[in-house]
Amino acid sequence: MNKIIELKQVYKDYPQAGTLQTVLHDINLDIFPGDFVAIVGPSGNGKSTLLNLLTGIDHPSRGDIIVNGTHLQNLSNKKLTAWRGANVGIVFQFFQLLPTLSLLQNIVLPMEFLGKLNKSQRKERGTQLLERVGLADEMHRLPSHVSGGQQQRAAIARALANDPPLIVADEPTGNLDATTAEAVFELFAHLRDQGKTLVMVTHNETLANAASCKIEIRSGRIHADSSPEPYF
Ligand SMILES: Nc1ncnc2c1ncn2[C@@H]1O[C@H](COP(=O)(O)OP(=O)(O)OP(=O)(O)O)[C@@H](O)[C@H]1O
Repeated sequence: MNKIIELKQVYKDYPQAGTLQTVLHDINLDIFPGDFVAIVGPSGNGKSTLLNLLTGIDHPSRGDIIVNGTHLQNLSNKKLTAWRGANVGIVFQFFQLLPTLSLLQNIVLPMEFLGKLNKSQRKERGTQLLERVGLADEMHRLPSHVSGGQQQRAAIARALANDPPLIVADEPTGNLDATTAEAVFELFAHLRDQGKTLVMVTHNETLANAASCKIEIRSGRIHADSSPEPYF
């Protein structure tokens, strides 16, 4: 089966205190379409760095990263931004919705950047996505006027705006209480059932165990014997 994410001998160094610190060492990783991968491990061990590399937000110091058939190292920053908009939906711990825009306007924005739908199509799709995550009644509210769980559901709708095959989430339930976290996680599981590939950093052991595969990062290395298998 074709891989949706392939990392080959990936290293990441950061300058720290006048030297280069290697925070990811020789990462080799294959993720298949439909996988639901949880990335776990202690704080400061390289999980977010790994996510940032496979979304092209950051660049590896060495090694190859191929996502959905594209070698990310071949793209300029401008092309990477456009590529990301079409191929990856990103969900953050602190939601990162634009505070002056309504939930619906937040969801419509990535569609505007992609430029494939006209205004009424964007509005219709945004409305449908917000309905899908249970926010039909809140769509015209500002992020600050809804709860954290509702903001995160809106952020998931935003990640789906351009129908990307891959959803990447960095501790998406880290700022939510246990019940709300479970509801948000259910939403991710549902997306996996619809054929999306999900890669999620989480500190929540229960949620990680519910993913189809768990990868543990320790001291910048893949620790456990936990290579993802094709889901379907
Ligand atoms: N832009 C940067 N410049 C320098 N060092 C960085 C940078 N980003 C991350 N680091 C360092 O890289 C290491 C790994 O950080 P990373 O954020 O990937 O860890 P993490 O496992 O996601 O941690 P947490 O669970 O606390 O979010 C840390 O030592 C961190 O200080």
